[in-house]
Amino acid sequence: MKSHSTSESSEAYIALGANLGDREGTLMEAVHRLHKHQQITVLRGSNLYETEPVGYLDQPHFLNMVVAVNTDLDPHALLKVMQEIERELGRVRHTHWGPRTVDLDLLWMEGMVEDTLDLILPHPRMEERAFVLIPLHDILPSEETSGLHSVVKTALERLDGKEGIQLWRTYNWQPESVLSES
Ligand SMILES: Nc1ncnc2c1ncn2[C@@H]1O[C@H](COP(=O)(O)OP(=O)(O)OP(=O)(O)O)[C@@H](O)[C@H]1O
Ligand SMILES: Nc1nc2c(c(=O)[nH]1)N=C(CO)CN2
Repeated sequence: MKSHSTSESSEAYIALGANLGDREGTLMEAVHRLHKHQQITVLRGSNLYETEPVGYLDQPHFLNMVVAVNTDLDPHALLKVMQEIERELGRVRHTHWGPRTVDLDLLWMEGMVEDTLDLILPHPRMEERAFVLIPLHDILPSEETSGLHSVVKTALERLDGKEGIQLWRTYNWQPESVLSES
């Protein structure tokens, strides 16, 4: 049983990206590890998209996805868990915005605004990245509860289009199947 109760917990959105090795396997393992954490429940997972690299162009295509989680961790503690998962999965990265085994970015967390050296929330580059907005849009709740809907909708309208973003695999998060494997 997870220890957190819904009254104290917050919803958060995490973007995942990988462009080295077994990209799909690594993303699935990262989602699995988030969900296995005692204080994190993965609620929803987006489809997987194959995306052209943004920023540093001379690198392989990425697979990108976004998950929604529920957690009673504070944002800094959640980021630490995410960075631990990156390390465990052997993140290799030599170039800023360059290739990596797996990258986890904390996009947004209910009611949280942060501007510290190690954490900025909402994620400062989220609104300009189609590889984040398109999977994020997949898993927004159908009703606007938080303001995130309008941020994502406005940002998607501002984008030039969905070039460079291809649906790679439809994905339906099944927590039971993950739990029964562990
Ligand atoms: N919302 C956030 N999510 C993840 N990391 C963040 C966030 N805000 C600040 N950081 C800090 O950013 C630092 C660099 O992160 P990282 O190496 O993943 O950057 P990057 O993936 O190369 O680029 P980008 O930040 O543009 O995605 C991390 O050490 C982390 O402390
Ligand atoms: N398509 C794509 N491009 C990127 C990505 C990413 O996840 N997908 N991550 C980056 C640094 O966070 C830089 N560029």
